[in-house]
Amino acid sequence: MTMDAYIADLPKAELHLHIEGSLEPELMFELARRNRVAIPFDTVEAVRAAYDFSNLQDFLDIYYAGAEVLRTEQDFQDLALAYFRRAAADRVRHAEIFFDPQTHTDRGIPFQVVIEGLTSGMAAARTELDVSSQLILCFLRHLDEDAAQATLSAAEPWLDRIAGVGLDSSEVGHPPSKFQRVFDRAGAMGLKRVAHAGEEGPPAYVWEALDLLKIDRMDHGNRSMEDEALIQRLAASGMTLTVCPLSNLKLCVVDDLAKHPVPEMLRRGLHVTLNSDDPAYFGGYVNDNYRALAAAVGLTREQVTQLARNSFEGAFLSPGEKIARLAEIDAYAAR
Ligand SMILES: Nc1ncnc2[nH]cnc12
Ligand SMILES: [Zn+2]
Repeated sequence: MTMDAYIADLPKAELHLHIEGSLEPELMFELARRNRVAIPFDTVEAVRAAYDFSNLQDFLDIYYAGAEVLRTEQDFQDLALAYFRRAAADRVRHAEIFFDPQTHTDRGIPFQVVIEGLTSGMAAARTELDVSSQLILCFLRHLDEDAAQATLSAAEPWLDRIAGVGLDSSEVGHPPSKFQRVFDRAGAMGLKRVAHAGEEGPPAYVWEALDLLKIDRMDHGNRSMEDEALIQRLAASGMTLTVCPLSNLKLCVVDDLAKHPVPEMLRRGLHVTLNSDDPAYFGGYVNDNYRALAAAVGLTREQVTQLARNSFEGAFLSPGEKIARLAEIDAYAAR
């Protein structure tokens, strides 16, 4: 069996996926028509041609503009279900999806509309596709601490539908320390904590995410590899890293996939997982990330299997659910 064929049906979890980043141009046009929202493009091809980024901020500007078409509960449900259908085709068995409530509430869409729509899509994924999922509420780090606190308060009536909080958007200039108090509060509410760190920001931001935000999992973490003590800390603590190879390439975090840090991370004993981040914008879903990285750096079948195992080990699943999903991998690898 070829590596691509092996990856295609390998059971896996996706742990770093921004649901707004799964908005394909076709659905963007459909929602624009349905909601009578003007978009600054004439064709789906023109949208895709605009997805040429030289850094994170370049991408974020166009990504927040794209989210303008999302207005109703039905829109959020359609968005989520479209992602889960595509993920199920990549043999994703479980997904932990980020959403950015401030992107929507700041333009007048009630928190309730967003969460009801997304959780309807998640319920349909469970019954129609046998894909389980959880929701992670991300604070936009370019906004201030008070706005994050208000967002956490808005989420309080729906805490039973939210597994954790995260931190995303423009990293440099917005260190984790800015959000220490709101992460403390989220922890006291029983929520898991994750944060984007070391995507563009320095290793000092990764230390802050660990020591000040007390994260349970780290998103990206690429620049941790510049700091030997940090590598040792991450390895010794068994921290899961949700790494996104095609995102890193599109946002110029790496200039060549062949130089991606995943092989070195694995060699150093880090618990790496592969994920798509914003698949509609970066040209690939999770299996595209596995395939592209495997081809570029020459991953072995054992390494690919390890990456999939790490995705279930690092998920916010119960021990019983992890055992069941890991057994699916073992059965698949032994065929
Ligand atoms: N890769 C990323 N980094 C930071 N914020 C994001 N929001 C969506 N994708 C992101
Ligand atoms: Zn991300």
